[in-house]
Amino acid sequence: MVCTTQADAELDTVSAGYTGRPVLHDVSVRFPHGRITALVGANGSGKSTVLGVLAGLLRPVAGTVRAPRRPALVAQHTAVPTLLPLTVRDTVNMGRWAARGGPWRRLSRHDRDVVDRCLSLLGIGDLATRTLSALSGGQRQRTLVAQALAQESTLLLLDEPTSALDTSASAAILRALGDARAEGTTVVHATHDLAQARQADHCVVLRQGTVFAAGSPEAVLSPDVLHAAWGLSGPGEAG
Ligand SMILES: Nc1ncnc2c1ncn2[C@@H]1O[C@H](COP(=O)(O)OP(=O)(O)OP(=O)(O)O)[C@@H](O)[C@H]1O
Repeated sequence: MVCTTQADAELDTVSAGYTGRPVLHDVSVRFPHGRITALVGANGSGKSTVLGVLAGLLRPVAGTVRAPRRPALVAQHTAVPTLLPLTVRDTVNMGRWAARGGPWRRLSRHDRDVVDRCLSLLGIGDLATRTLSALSGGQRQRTLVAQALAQESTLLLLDEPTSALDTSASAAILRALGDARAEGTTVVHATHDLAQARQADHCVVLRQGTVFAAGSPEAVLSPDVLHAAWGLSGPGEAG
């Protein structure tokens, strides 16, 4: 992966997938620096795969990825094991370890301040001593977002971060993403919530592993595009 700073994250003619299952086909797309991009598309269209490629977890079989080093990724909450005997604070502390490149140094005063701020931003300060296994799905999800924010990465990737959350928890996460953007972080989140996607600065619509549309939410989330992107008809044919 090539490291760039103060630049858009970008996939350039990327093809990627899993053993025996190609998913992304020749995908070229930009994620504007310091902006929030919503990634939308039907189930299986490739949103998580795009995030995995941007995060450096999936190596493309072709093409180039340009993204900052050490992006922070919040996976779908169902993908996270809860049997580890970690507290909420331990989990968010791990975000600081990631930021510092390893767990071998004691957390500094600054690290602890960052962790406290992230716990507070997500409204989970009172849960700090609870273990992950004793949390609801939504509380766990907020913890994982707090962990990602604690990394202070310049690229924040989130896979359906509000899917299990009530309205106020969703609002807390969206506020936190807005704060991250205000600090210059590039945010990319996959979502099925079109109202949330409309609040983003930029929107990318995937269809069957290709970029179907990209641009401002107003331009991209038109009824025609949505109709076509969900496979009901081809571009320009929906009506
Ligand atoms: N680990 C894996 N191994 C093999 N195939 C996978 C794996 N993960 C996903 N796939 C397949 O890759 C394709 C794209 O999946 P992906 O998770 O990227 O889609 P998505 O748009 O995020 O879907 P959803 O909205 O359901 O979360 C699907 O056909 C899926 O079955």
